[in-house]
Amino acid sequence: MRSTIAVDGFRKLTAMSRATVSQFAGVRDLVKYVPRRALLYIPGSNQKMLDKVPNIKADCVVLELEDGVAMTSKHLARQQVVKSVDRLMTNRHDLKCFELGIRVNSVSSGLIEEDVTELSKAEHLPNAFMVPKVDSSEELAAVFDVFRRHYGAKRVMDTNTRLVIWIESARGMLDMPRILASALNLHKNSGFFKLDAVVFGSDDYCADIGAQRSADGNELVWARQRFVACCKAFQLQAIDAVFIDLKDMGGLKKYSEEGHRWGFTGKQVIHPSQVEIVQNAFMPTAEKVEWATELVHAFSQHESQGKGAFQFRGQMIDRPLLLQALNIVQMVERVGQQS
Ligand SMILES: CC(C)(COP(=O)(O)OP(=O)(O)OC[C@H]1O[C@@H](n2cnc3c(N)ncnc32)[C@H](O)[C@@H]1OP(=O)(O)O)[C@@H](O)C(=O)NCCC(=O)NCCSC(=O)C[C@H](O)C(=O)O
Ligand SMILES: [Mg+2]
Repeated sequence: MRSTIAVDGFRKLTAMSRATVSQFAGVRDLVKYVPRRALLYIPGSNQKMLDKVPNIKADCVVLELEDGVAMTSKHLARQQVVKSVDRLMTNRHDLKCFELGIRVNSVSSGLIEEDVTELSKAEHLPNAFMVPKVDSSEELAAVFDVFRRHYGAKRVMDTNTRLVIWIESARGMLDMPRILASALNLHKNSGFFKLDAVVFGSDDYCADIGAQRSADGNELVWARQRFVACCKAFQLQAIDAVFIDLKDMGGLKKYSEEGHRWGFTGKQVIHPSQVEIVQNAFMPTAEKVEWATELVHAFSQHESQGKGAFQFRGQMIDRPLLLQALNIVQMVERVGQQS
């Protein structure tokens, strides 16, 4: 299996690299790197699915209050999610995922206030709060405000809760640089909710621009490529479109591998059967892991001799290549520790 090869490859090289990589902790926050190859939704209204969470091996599990929950079940979903987050976070070391998040409803839905009122009654916070349909920086300010009012800044700050947002409209897509910059500034000023990843809400985006989903996915090419560029400009993880055809595993693999090649860090999944295919697609190959580990080592040696650029396996290497290599090493290190 592709991922196993990559992890094994990494393990052989890890002793040499770990000390070397840690020298670059200032370049990337190595401690907090969260793999999000597969981000799985669990509708909060479905208790049977919520009960499966402890054994789910998706990198990121999203307890869903938004579009996966019918309008008539919002109240039930909030109550079940409150109980689940307490149960799951009490035994967080038994969880198989790297991140447990809760996706609330959007600011524009008018439901977020009630969501956060209920969620703040839980004793525990999730690892991340997740906010869909962010269309403007003003909406983000409203998100910080509602959480600050119900939780108190100290409570959110003390738990180091992360923020993940969804871009799902033409307006959001065009304003992405401003939205992402203001999320990072809001964190700087408030001390809580560090934005860590951005998710492309492709189905809502298609609805917003009036596009129809097709088998070749051409209608999303521009948006997906712009999305990745904007995320990466702010050093944020980019999570690719959901693949809704549950029976088409070949198609899922193809789009996952394409997303990985295009720079996405992971993909949304809606069913447990999609998790492993997506995780494998977003895992670097053994050759890539070896390249990254040796590059990081070589960079360290050259930097200590005062050289910022140098030749490595016939390629010119400088800082951007170091960052790419660190992405790979951090991802495999976390996945290797978990497996
Ligand atoms: C799509 C589903 C409704 C299908 O559910 P179901 O009909 O029950 O499927 P199966 O019979 O194949 O299920 C087999 C077993 O697996 C469990 N299961 C299924 N899905 C999940 C899940 N997501 N989490 C946990 N467990 C799951 C079933 O319970 C069965 O268990 P058992 O009976 O014990 O064998 C369902 O998969 C589902 O609801 N998925 C999530 C849907 C959702 O949340 N959608 C909203 C998010 S997507 C989105 O918003 C994208 C973005 O914002 C955009 O705009 O693009
Ligand atoms: Mg959506």
